[in-house]
Amino acid sequence: MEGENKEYLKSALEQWCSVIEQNTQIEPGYYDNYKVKRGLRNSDGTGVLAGLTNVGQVHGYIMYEDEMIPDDGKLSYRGVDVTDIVMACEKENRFGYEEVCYLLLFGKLPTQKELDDFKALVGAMRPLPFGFREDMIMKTPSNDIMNKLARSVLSMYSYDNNPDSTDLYNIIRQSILLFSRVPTMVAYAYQAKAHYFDGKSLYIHNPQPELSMAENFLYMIRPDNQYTDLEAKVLDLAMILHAEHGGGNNSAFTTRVVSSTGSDTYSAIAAAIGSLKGPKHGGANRKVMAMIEDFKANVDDMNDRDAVANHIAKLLDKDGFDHSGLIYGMGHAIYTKSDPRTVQLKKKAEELADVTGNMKEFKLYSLIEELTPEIFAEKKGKKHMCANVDLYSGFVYKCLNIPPELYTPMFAISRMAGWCAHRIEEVMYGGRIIRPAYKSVCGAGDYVPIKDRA
Ligand SMILES: CC(=O)SCCNC(=O)CCNC(=O)[C@H](O)C(C)(C)COP(=O)(O)OP(=O)(O)OC[C@H]1O[C@@H](n2cnc3c(N)ncnc32)[C@H](O)[C@@H]1OP(=O)(O)O
Ligand SMILES: O=C([O-])CC(=O)C(=O)O
Repeated sequence: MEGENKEYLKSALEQWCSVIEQNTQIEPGYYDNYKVKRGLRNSDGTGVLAGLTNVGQVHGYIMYEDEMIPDDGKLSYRGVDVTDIVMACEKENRFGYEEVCYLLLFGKLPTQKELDDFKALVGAMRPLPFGFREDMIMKTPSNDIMNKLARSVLSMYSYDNNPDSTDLYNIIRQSILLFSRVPTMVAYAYQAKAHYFDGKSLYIHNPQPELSMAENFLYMIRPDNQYTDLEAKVLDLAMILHAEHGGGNNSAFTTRVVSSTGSDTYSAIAAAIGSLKGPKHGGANRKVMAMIEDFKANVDDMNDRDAVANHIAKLLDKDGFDHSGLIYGMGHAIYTKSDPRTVQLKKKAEELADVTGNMKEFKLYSLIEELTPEIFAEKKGKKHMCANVDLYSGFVYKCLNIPPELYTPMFAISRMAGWCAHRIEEVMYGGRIIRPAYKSVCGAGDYVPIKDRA
């Protein structure tokens, strides 16, 4: 902001902070008194039932006689277990993300012909409309690619001849445009950031229609367009695993909240991108990497159990790193014993660590995964806590030489499929504007004439 370092502005802001703190408090005890379901969570930690979905299923526990029994995590897309999809792609040595997009969007697995036609269509639509790259990305670059992506998605509205219609035909058309063009936008936003903020040379590569999503993305972000088949297959695996996570995760729910008002596709998806950016959601993958650097800087031997345990304890006490008290990459709203995506990514992370000489760092991640639940239980009481998808994803990207500023955007590219499927479902079957209640605790106040105010 112009003049934001001026002393008078700083002191006004500090004063306004204390005015807010004095005048807007909510008594913490009220939450219990009024039985508020904070974070839309029931008292046992399960989520408040807010809707029905056919898109994805996330399983982390069994309810038995009103008790939550921890269970191994399972994730399915339209009823198909994601682990089966991953294993099939691995066995047949092929890419799977486009197949997953088709499954999520249309509700069925494609035949070979349907898949080939879908891939050809998505590939052909990758280039951005004339002038979009220059006007919407290069002229207004951002140091944060999620921010640039949200703005780019909103800008798609101005390039659309029929942006507001919520009929199925129109939303599918817009969804396909998003699948095709969001990776292109992210690649250009990254190149603009690298050039304008980091002083690197500017590389603008045209998207390649015949490549898979994963290959095309690596092609577009690398100066020399080069990538190995292993790199592209690992990226494809990560994209499959990040494609969808039920209706209640914060970004899918955000998509549904905005969609329930009758608003347009670009508004709903830009809002979801803003949600995913947060460090308690998709932004955790980048935070994990920063947290790992903090471990390396403060722990003499990163594979020494006691030293790592001490540092975890310090971070849980809000003593160090970002003082949030969180161990990023750990904990989940549904999973208790395991996150099935982490199981897959961890296997890949170990393989990559071996070939890239990063085994010592991989062991640090494993120690954090193993020790955090015990230390958390000692400090705060027993809680089922496992590593979530964000613990190993950044490490996998690091081994693929993908820079940290692209970790959360990679998540957004992958999750586009889930968000679009949830938007379609909300518009077709949701039926009502999403509008929960807030109990007002502000009490009554008199309007005091300005001359009589203290
Ligand atoms: C793709 C994804 O979004 S996966 C999640 C990525 N996010 C992270 O990795 C950030 C770290 N993890 C977390 O913040 C949480 O575990 C979440 C947001 C993922 C789930 O949150 P919730 O469901 O609210 O947590 P839950 O109810 O299980 O936790 C209750 C308590 O445990 C604490 N807790 C949960 N996870 C952690 C953690 N990783 N580190 C420290 N404390 C934690 C909560 O802060 C809360 O404490 P409080 O009662 O003192 O306020
Ligand atoms: O389900 C959640 O709350 C968060 C999550 O793991 C995801 O969206 O992938």
